Amino acid sequence: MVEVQVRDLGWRHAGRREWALRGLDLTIPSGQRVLLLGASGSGKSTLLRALAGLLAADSGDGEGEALLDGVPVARARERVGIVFQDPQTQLVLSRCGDDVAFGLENRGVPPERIWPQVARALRRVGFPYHLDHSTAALSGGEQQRLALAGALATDPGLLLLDEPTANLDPAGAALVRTALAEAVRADTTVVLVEHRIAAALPLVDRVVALGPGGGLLADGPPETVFADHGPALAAAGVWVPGHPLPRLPAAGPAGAPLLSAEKVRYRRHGADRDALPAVDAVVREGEALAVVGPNGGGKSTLALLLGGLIAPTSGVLRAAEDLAAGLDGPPHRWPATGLSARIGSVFQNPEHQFVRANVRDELALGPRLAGHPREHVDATVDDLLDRLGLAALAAANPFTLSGGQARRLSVGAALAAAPRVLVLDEPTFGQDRNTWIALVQLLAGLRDAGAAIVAVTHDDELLATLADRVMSLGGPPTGER
Ligand SMILES: Nc1ncnc2c1ncn2[C@@H]1O[C@H](COP(=O)(O)OP(=O)(O)OP(=O)(O)O)[C@@H](O)[C@H]1O
Ligand SMILES: Nc1ncnc2c1ncn2[C@@H]1O[C@H](COP(=O)(O)OP(=O)(O)OP(=O)(O)O)[C@@H](O)[C@H]1O
Repeated sequence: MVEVQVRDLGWRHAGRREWALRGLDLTIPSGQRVLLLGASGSGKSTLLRALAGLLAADSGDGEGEALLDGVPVARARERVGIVFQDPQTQLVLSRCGDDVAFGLENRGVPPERIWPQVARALRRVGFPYHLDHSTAALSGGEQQRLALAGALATDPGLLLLDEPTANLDPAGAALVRTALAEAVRADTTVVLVEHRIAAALPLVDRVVALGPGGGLLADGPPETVFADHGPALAAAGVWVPGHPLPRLPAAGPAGAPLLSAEKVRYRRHGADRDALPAVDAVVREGEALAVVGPNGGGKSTLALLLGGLIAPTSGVLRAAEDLAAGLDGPPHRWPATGLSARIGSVFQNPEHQFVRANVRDELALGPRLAGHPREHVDATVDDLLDRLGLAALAAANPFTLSGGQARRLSVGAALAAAPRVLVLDEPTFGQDRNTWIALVQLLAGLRDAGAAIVAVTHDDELLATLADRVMSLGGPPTGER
């Protein structure tokens, strides 16, 4: 039971000229379920952090107030459960069970009630491992399930979910929806951020959309908000139901193989099972290959192998002679500059690959290292800033970007050096409709110019729009608990 009151709320992150939120007024009655929409960078995550009392005074300028049942949020934090857009940032303890128990211990729940509640929360999200399993040994989707279990376990009065299904396989996404529909108490107030709204709409009573400038663009029941504000929402980048995506021209026939994996298998040192069981894969010129499958199935591991970033435990990965062009051995033996000029990689977690202090330098790094002339580097970077909607953020620190902005930067940085192979782990994560279209058109253009694209994805629209071939990896381990 929590009523949320937001009064004239404003927030400007330190180092930014623009306000992420400004003049926001919003009352959410106790038990209401709100779907929070808005373009990438419109302030959705900032608002969730404000409601969780997590915007520290020294990290920006604030205006107005946010109250939970009349109490300033900073004094009501124990009533809030939050799942961040990047769940890795909220897993704090080394064992999965302890991590879920942490919030209960903080709230003074008696020990005899803690472990049954932990076990129930883990079951609700379909978590496949034992309580002792290491939090450092989880795939992205497994991390997301664990973070959600941590939030559900405390039975919060206000539940804040930032794209909780974006990294989940369809079974995991369905479990989350069931948890919202059935397992969360009827009087729990919920604010849910999702870009893909079709599956979320039946779960919510109200839709609130943030607009440019940090205020409200639309607010109302799901049945009327799209009818009343459809064109304005679509123009702002919201995925409005029934607005078809532009069709891409059909791809030409695939060309010669650039990478061939034969029975590549990967097992971490000391692990008792393979992260990737032996698989064959061929990556061809002018073709977009999508890699799909359940959480923990080995997709990110395959991406790291194809990207030459780890060596297979057994099996071989061969590069075509003209791709290797003067470099010896398999890709994981190539020097870093030679590798990134030939095979560009985007990790599941974009922060893991940022190495420069601002967005412009991050985009310029690859083409500079590849020895491209300065004018060419500048022109490439300007074009990417523009196409990826990052021009206004050219001087920003990559680590301060919103989830969707960071994802676009990581894709831009990987393709700036014009590699012939691009291996992308969840390239469309966190994108609004407009930025999604820009990103997919950019990738399709590269594919049509002869590049090979490998995309690990849970995004059905990406499969339907870009994939020329689909590779499905098997299931994660089950039955450990
Ligand atoms: N720590 C930070 N420091 C500086 N600026 C920030 C910080 N966090 C977010 N911003 C900026 O504030 C704005 C709003 O970001 P926020 O993460 O709230 O957007 P969002 O709507 O959740 O976006 P997305 O859909 O891409 O995740 C963006 O322009 C972002 O770059
Ligand atoms: N750092 C790690 N240490 C140990 N095991 C790991 C690590 N990262 C992943 N794993 C395990 O390796 C297996 C494959 O993980 P991977 O990340 O490749 O799966 P995925 O198909 O990409 O999953 P998701 O869809 O959830 O991102 C999983 O069982 C996972 O738990």
